[in-house]
Amino acid sequence: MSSLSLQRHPMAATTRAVQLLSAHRLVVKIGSALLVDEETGKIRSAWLETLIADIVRLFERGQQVIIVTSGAVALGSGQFDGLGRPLRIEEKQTAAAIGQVRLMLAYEQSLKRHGFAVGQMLLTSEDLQNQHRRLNSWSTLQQLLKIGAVPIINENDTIATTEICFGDNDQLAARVALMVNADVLILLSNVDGLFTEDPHDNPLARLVTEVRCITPEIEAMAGHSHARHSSGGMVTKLMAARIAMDAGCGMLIARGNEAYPLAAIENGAPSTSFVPLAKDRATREEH
Ligand SMILES: Nc1ncnc2c1ncn2[C@@H]1O[C@H](COP(=O)(O)OP(=O)(O)O)[C@@H](O)[C@H]1O
Ligand SMILES: N[C@@H](CCC(=O)OP(=O)(O)O)C(=O)O
Repeated sequence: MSSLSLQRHPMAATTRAVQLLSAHRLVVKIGSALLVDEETGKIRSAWLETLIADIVRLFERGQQVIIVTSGAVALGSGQFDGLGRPLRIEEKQTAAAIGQVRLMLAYEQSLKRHGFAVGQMLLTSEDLQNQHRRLNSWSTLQQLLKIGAVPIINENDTIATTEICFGDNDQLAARVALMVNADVLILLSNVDGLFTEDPHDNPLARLVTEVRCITPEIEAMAGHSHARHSSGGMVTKLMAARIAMDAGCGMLIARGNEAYPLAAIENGAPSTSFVPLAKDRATREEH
């Protein structure tokens, strides 16, 4: 059987809808480009309201959603306007320190309107690879879910460095999905999914609807990001997919720009599905 599928057929969309509807625990990662208007550097609050409405709907039907969000650097980088060059790492970290406050305020205000509290967790990939720190994080996260608060995770940008993958919330989200034993990881981005080439470079590129194995052919499709404040492009999304698939967790990449992005998936919007290696959930790491 081929490791990838390029055809679009109604069954694929139905399978994704079922995957989302039947998941008990979901990790949803939101990229900077969705949250922050590149022109103004401000939160896209009208869009955020629709995402939160989607998430609240999932909680109300008994599902658990853990949010992994980017956007801190984009929201804080206005402090460095006028430099005329890309920000250095310590400037990005400073921007993140300022932007993280704005980011959480926006989530808090929106979720509060629906009666939900928010719990902020700032983590690094390194934290999640260390058993002791991972167990502490998992314990906090479980408590948040238990009391009905929505866990919102971002990378701890002010302490992360290039060596520990500064600016890679895709892989962080995959490690969070493992930690919480998620049924599905959804990466909401500004494209429908993985294309045969970057669709911004080649409008004729075709959407890959399903990936069963990350082969060199698949890896060769993935390019970097063009967006000002996004970081990894498809390269880090494939790294995340590898982590998730190996652990038996399904992953979707879908477009999130439009209103109600999770409802769109349920209604059959296009996406790329990364099929996990068949693994009994019981064999996945239990905490
Ligand atoms: N093969 C590909 N298929 C789809 N997008 C690609 C591909 N290669 C590179 N990209 C780029 O990856 C971008 C999405 O990644 P990124 O900008 O990091 O978003 P996010 O902020 O959601 O993490 C797309 O906008 C696109 O320009
Ligand atoms: N932690 C950073 C985001 C890094 C990142 O992975 O960005 P993105 O490629 O937009 O998901 C921030 O909050 O700005």
